[in-house]
Amino acid sequence: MKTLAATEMNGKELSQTIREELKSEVLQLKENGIIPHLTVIIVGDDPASRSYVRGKEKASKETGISSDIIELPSSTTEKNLLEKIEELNNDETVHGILVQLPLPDHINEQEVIESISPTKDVDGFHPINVGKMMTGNSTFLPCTPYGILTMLKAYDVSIEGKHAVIVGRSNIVGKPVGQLLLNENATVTYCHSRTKNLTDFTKEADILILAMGRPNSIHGEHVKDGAVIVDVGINRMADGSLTGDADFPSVAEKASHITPVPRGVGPMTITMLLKNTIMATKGMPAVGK
Ligand SMILES: Nc1nc(=O)c2c([nH]1)NC[C@@H]1CN(c3ccc(C(=O)N[C@@H](CCC(=O)O)C(=O)O)cc3)C=[N+]21
Repeated sequence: MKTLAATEMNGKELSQTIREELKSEVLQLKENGIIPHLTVIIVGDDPASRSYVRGKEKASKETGISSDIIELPSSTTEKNLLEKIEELNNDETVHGILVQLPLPDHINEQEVIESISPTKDVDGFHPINVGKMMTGNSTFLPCTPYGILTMLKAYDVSIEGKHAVIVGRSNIVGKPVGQLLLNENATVTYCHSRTKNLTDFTKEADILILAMGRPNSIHGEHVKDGAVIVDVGINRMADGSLTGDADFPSVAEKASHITPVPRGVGPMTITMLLKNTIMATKGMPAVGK
């Protein structure tokens, strides 16, 4: 039997360690009479979205963060949603606001993101916070990219000078994770659905970030020996199981490090949301500074 060459980067375990630290930060805040509070808004009844939102609520509770979920019907108008957000922006007891994406087609997602106060934008999606991230200034970092960076650092993966190849260019994962790796002095290549000869690029990656949402599509023969593989794909299969964008067994034989799905990037995303919520409670970062 072949042994697994790669170190598995276990986001679930690492999350437990970080969440213990966050718990004590929350306790300190509570000793000073401050209760961190996250409000999550979900529009419509997509089962996957509902399940993610429940995960966020459970994790908040376990960390001592108070949270509530505002459930709006899919028929909610954009105006209605914007009014709700305005209320939360003005509510001093609410420190973090997260609007679960995707939103129904009749609602302009960008308008909604821009209506959230940048000081409560724990997703890090507001253009002010995106801009600060781009210029390398301190801000709320988007949770999935921040989780990936935290995981790489925890497992002592060196980033400086490495060739990071990102497959997928969404605003919430691909683009920002490339930017964060660039900020850490990686050389970054973005690939996407129009990239020609994709595997010519994946084979060159020292750090390969898979965020295209195509189950088991990258195989061992498509990656370099010793590469670090971060699998952001969360693909629900017909039998109900979750699988990543990498064909785990064949990729793990060549990689030096790899994240599993589930228990890899997913739990880290939630952990960073908790961290951002605590940061929002502490009143950092100052906007415009
Ligand atoms: N405004 C907004 N912010 C988000 O951060 C956001 C969003 N919208 N929309 C949807 C995506 C998806 N997402 C996940 C978070 C955790 C897991 C996670 O914990 N997954 C577990 C498995 C969970 C299961 O079994 O279903 C794991 O990978 O081990 C997955 C997916 C956050 N998102």
